[in-house]
Parts: sequence; structure tokens; C-alpha cells
Amino acid sequence: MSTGQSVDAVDCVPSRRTHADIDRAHGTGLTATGLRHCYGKLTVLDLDAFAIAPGDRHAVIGPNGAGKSTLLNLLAGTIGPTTGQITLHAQTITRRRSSWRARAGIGRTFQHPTVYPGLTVLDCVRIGGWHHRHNPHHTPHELLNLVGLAGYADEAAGHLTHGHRRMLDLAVALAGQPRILLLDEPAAGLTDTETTQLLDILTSLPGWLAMVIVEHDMTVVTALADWTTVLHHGRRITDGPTAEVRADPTVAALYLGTPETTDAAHQ
Ligand SMILES: Nc1ncnc2c1ncn2[C@@H]1O[C@H](COP(=O)(O)OP(=O)(O)OP(=O)(O)O)[C@@H](O)[C@H]1O
Repeated sequence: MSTGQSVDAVDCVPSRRTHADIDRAHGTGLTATGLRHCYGKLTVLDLDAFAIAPGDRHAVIGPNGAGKSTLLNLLAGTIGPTTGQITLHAQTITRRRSSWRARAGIGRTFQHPTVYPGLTVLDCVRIGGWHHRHNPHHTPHELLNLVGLAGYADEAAGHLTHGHRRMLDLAVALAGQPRILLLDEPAAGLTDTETTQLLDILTSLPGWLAMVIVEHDMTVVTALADWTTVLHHGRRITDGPTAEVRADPTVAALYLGTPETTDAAHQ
């Protein structure tokens, strides 16, 4: 998070998503229209439309303070929009709480994962799936195995390293059986080995699971996302297939650095 900036100087360009993409999301996915979030007089997000259909792998990138976490928080219901409407499966959920949205299939991980330090790793995952405890897709042990924490099940969560906390955060989110997974900088602070492990896990997840990935590491974005939206000062400055966005010289120069320097900065 960085210091606030007004969005007034930046024009929001229309999304390049097709009508078919938007229609798919309206019927079976997550959509936001006219989404605006303000802190007092400061507008930090102003998006005409944002749509996630089943199976979409959608990255949101942009410099610090661009509004990326704000967008995830609005979709997850952690905060409410100043104006705008959010729908899930064509049902308006704008004022639904985050717990309701989690039960409805919107899962998330956090930019700064917090754990219950006194609980065991296994119990943290059990809590993540509390509303599915009678028919989990995956048992807590299976999820710990998936994220490489099988050997830590009985450890206190507070004793985990940063990388392991990130993996636990992911297991907790998956325990809620999301159909849309919001990932807030999942690779931040991970070693190269951990980042590779994270990519292996995320790419192994079922194709119907939609993901919105906020991430600064373009290696991760390129590996995971087929579509990328670039935010700046709370507005969309472009979107498109990830390879095209990454090759866009304006995006590269203004927001990412050259691909080479960006990759180097995150290795
Ligand atoms: N509680 C708050 N009160 C006032 N301003 C806030 C608050 N939370 C966030 N902001 C401001 O909103 C803007 C968007 O913040 P946000 O965290 O969404 O950006 P971001 O793109 O996720 O940045 P980063 O990459 O640094 O995490 C920033 O200017 C930030 O300072």
C-alpha cells in the first residue's frame, strides 16, 4: 500500500473483453459494473466494468497504489464500494459480507497472510473449510499435502516461515472450495524454489476454477494468467491477452520496467 493519489489524471479505457466473455461472466461468473471506491474525497478505484467467467485466469497489475488490492477487497466483500454493483451468477451481491461470499464460492488469499499463531496448521485448514465440513472436495490433510505442508500438520501456525505461511494461506482458501479464487500477491517474499512450487500448485488446480491474480512478479503473471488488466491510479489503462500486454511498450516502460529488469528485480 502506498500514499494516496487522485485518479483524475488517468483515463479509464474500455475493456477489450468480448461481449461473449462478459455474457459468460454475467450468467455464471463474477461481474462488477461502475465500481468506485473512495476514502473521503480521494477516489482510489474507478472501473467501468470487470468480469470473471468460470476458468478465467486474470491478472491485475500496476504500480504501487494502483488500486489492485482495493479491487480484490471489493470483490471479496472485505470492503464495500462507494458506488457500483457486483453480481455473482447474475445475483446482486454488492452488500453481501465476505463470509457470505466465501460460502458462495469466492475464496481469497491475502497480501499479508495472517495465521492464528496458537492453532496447528491442520486446524487452520479445518477452519478454512468449516462450511463444507460434511462434504469436502479435499480433506485438510490432502490440502496440506498439495501445498507441501504435510509434515507440518501438528506444528503451531505461528512457527511457520513466511513462505510456509503463504502456502498455508492458500490451503485455507482452497478448503473453502472456491469457484473463484482471488490471489493477492501470492509470490511476494517467496524464494525462487517456493515460487516454482507455488506455480506448480496453482497450475495443477482444476480448469473450472477462476483466478484473479494481483502480482508484481511478471514471471508468475505470464505463467498463470491468460488475460491481464493494467491499473494505474485506480483506472484501467489497458487490458488484453497477457503476452500482448507484456509486450506493450507503454506498459513496459511506465509500469513494469523492461521485462528483463522486472524479472531480474523479482528473482
Ligand atoms: N484505509 C485507507 N485509507 C486511505 N487510503 C487508502 C486506504 N487503503 C488504501 N488506500 C489508498 O488506496 C490506494 C490504492 O491502494 P491499494 O492497496 O489498492 O493499491 P495496490 O495497487 O494494491 O498497491 P500495492 O501494490 O502497493 O499493494 C493507495 O493510494 C492507498 O494509499
